[in-house]
Amino acid sequence: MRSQTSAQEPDLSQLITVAAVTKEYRASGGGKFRAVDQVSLEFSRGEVTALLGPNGAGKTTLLDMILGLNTPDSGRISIAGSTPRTAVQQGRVGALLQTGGLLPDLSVKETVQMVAALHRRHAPVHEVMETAGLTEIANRSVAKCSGGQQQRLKFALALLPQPELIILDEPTAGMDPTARHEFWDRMAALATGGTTVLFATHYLEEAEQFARRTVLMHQGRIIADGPTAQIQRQAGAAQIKVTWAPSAEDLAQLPAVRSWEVHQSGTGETPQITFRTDDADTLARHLLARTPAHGISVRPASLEEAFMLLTEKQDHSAEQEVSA
Ligand SMILES: Nc1ncnc2c1ncn2[C@@H]1O[C@H](COP(=O)(O)OP(=O)(O)OP(=O)(O)O)[C@@H](O)[C@H]1O
Repeated sequence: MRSQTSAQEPDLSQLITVAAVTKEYRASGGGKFRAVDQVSLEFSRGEVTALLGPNGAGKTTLLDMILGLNTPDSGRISIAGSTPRTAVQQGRVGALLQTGGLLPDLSVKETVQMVAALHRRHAPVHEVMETAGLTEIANRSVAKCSGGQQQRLKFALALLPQPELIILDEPTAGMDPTARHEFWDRMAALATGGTTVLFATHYLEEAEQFARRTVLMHQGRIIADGPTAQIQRQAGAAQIKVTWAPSAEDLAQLPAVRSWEVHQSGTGETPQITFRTDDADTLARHLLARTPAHGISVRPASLEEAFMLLTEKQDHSAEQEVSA
């Protein structure tokens, strides 16, 4: 995991440095709730990173702090050696956020022109409209745009300052699969041109297809960070289903099993067993070669299961650290 835990001089080879950042909110019961917990991350120039995590993981809170919209309670964030606010004012950062409305009565083009007028320097309006795929709907009123078209419009606004860093919070929300695909094609072209991209998503597929690096967040903490393919292997949880009636001794000898569930369909029938494993290859090989188990099927874990597995590992190692 790339991390930095001590306060140091800014490292200018890194575009973004997040050092031991914590953010708490007031909980409804009166206490405090830690939405981001001691997060340390560094992002290099030109890197494309997916910030992946379930609802409430703290992704938006972290992105908002990187954008200077929210201030950490402790820790430090810098963008190219400046504070987030300064970097945003300098036009180094563009953002497409979940929040932030558009004016419904303006047309698509009028919206881009209006926001362009707010920037001291900006990309040509027709260019960002083309990049965001808005040329065809330039005269449509914002009120008549679909959710996906509005996202594209917000994307165009984010591109106006010609930022070196672009931050996207669930950018494809409300888009159908075709629009999603087109959106990522456009983003890939930007990244190829050297723009640093950091995006939050719930979708493992988006991380897999687009980001070289994935940061997995859960309950305010970073639980995995690395090349996306490696994270997937690390989260390589799977379920293996077989028909088999093992003895307790058979079960004790199985490798890489985390848990199992027996499904007895009828009296006298061989039961079906579902195993949860984090090494499906090893377990499947053992079941086929050394046991009479048959009718084997392997299903990759859902994203939630992968999260659970990684979280359990994290909790387990934390417990070991405490007891050591
Ligand atoms: N202004 C706020 N006041 C109180 N609690 C908040 C506030 N903003 C966020 N939270 C809480 O902090 C936690 C993290 O929220 P955050 O929006 O950062 O997560 P997220 O990973 O972006 O979730 P989602 O994927 O649903 O957008 C959640 O439990 C949320 O309810």
